[in-house]
Amino acid sequence: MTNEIWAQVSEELKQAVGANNHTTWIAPLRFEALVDGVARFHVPTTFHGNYVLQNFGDQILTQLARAGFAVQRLIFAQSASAAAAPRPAAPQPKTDAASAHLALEDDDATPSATLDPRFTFDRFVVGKPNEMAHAAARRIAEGGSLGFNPLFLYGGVGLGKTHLMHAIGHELRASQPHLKVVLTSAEQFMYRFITALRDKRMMDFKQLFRSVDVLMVDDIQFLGGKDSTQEEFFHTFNALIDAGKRIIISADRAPGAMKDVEERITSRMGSGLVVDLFPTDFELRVGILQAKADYYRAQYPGIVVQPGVYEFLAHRISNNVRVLEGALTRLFAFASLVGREISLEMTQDCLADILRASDRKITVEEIQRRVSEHYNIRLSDMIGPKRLRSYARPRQVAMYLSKKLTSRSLPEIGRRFGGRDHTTVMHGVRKIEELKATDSQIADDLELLRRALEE
Ligand SMILES: Nc1ncnc2c1ncn2[C@@H]1O[C@H](COP(=O)(O)OP(=O)(O)OP(=O)(O)O)[C@@H](O)[C@H]1O
Repeated sequence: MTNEIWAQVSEELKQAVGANNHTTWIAPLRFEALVDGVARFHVPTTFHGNYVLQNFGDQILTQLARAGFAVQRLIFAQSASAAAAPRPAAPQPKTDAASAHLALEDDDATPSATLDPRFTFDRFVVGKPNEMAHAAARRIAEGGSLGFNPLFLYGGVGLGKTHLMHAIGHELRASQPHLKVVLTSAEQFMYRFITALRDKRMMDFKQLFRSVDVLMVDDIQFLGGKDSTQEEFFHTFNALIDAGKRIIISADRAPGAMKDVEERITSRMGSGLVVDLFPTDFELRVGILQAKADYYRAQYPGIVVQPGVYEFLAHRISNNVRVLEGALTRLFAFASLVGREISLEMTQDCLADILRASDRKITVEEIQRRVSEHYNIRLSDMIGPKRLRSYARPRQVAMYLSKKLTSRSLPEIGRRFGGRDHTTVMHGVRKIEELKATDSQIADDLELLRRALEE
C-alpha cells in the first residue's frame, strides 16, 4: 500500500466516521508500512493510538479490505519515525502479526496493553477443541474465587490463546474497572526489563509489575534461554501468586515441554490449571467461518455466499484460524470489488495460493505410523486384534489423536483400526482423555506426538 492509497482510504473513512472524527482522529495518522497483513501507523500520542484502535479499528480494517488489502492487524505507535528509537542494547519488541495487538507503548505510565476490540468473548466461537480453555477463561473473567492459579493456556499457532486473554481483559475492565489488569507478551516483558536495567530503573519496573491485580503474559515460551529475564519473571510471578493475584500465561507448548526454561519455573507455571487448545476440527472451522462472515456481511451488504463455500474452506484450510480469517477477508474484499457472489469457483481461484499451502493434511495412517514408532511396537500389532496393554494403550493414543487431529468420524477411524466398532474408538478416546489429566507420561507423549505430526 502506498501513501496515496492510504489517502484515498482515509477519504473513504470520512464517510464512515464523520468529518469531525476524521479531522481529529484519522487525519493525523501517518501510514508507515504494511507487512504480512500488519499495517503500521505513526500516531502523535499513545492515547491517540489507543483511541483510534478502540473506536475506529474495525472501520479502518473494513475500508482497507474494500481497497483490496487483507490487513489483519493495526499498530498505532509513536515508534520509528518519532524520536524514541531504541538504543542498540535493547532488543525491539517484535511487531509481527502475533504480537502486534499487545503493543505496549513506551510512554505508558502503566504497562496495560491496548485491548484489541475484536477479541471479545462474543466473537469467540466455542467448539470441542477449545471448550475447556474457553470455560477457564470465562471463569477468570467472572472474577470471584477460583480453585486454581495460574491458568496456563497452550496450543499451536493461531488457535485463540491471545484472543481469550484479550477477552478476559475486556470483561474485567468492564465489570471491575478498579482492577489493574496487565496484558503483555513475554517478549515485551523482556524488553521492559532490559530497558529498566539499562536506565537503572529496576525499582520502578518491579513496582509496576508487582502492583497488578491480574497479569497475563502471552507466548511465554519466548523466555527460553533468556536467563536473567526468566529469573525476574519468576520473582514477579511468585510475588503475585503469594499476594493472591491472578496470573494467566499462554504458550505454544505444555509447561513441561518448554525448552531452556528452568524446571522450578515450569513446574510453578504448571501448578495451577493447565489447559490445551486443540487444533480446530471441521465443525469449529465452519462455525468460525459463519460467525466471521456474519460480521463481514454487515460491512459489505449485499454479498451472497453460495452454499458449500464454508464447508469447502473448512475442509481445505489448515487448523490455523488466522489463515482461515485471511482467506475470508480476501474473498469478501474481492467479491465486493468485482460485484459478484462468492461461489466455489471464485473461492478456488481467489485463494489458490492459500489452498495450495494448506494441502498437507494429517492422516490416520500417519498417526498410526508415528505412534507405533514412538512406543516401539509394530504397526500391525497396533492395528491388529491383540489386547495386551502394551499394544492397547498406544492404539488408544492413536485413536485419540486421530479423533483430535483429523476430521474423520468415529466409524471411519474404527475402520482404519482393523475394522473396530465406533464404540471401541469412543472408549479409547475417553480413556486417553481421562489419563491425560492424571498421567503426566501420557500427557507428555501426546504433546510430543502432536508436535511431530503438526510439523
Ligand atoms: N474460536 C475462535 N473464534 C473466533 N476467532 C478465533 C477463534 N480462535 C482463533 N480466532 C481468531 O484467530 C486469530 C488468531 O488467534 P490468536 O491470535 O488468539 O492465536 P494464538 O493462539 O494467540 O496464536 P499465536 O501464538 O500465533 O499468536 C485471531 O484473529 C482470533 O480472533
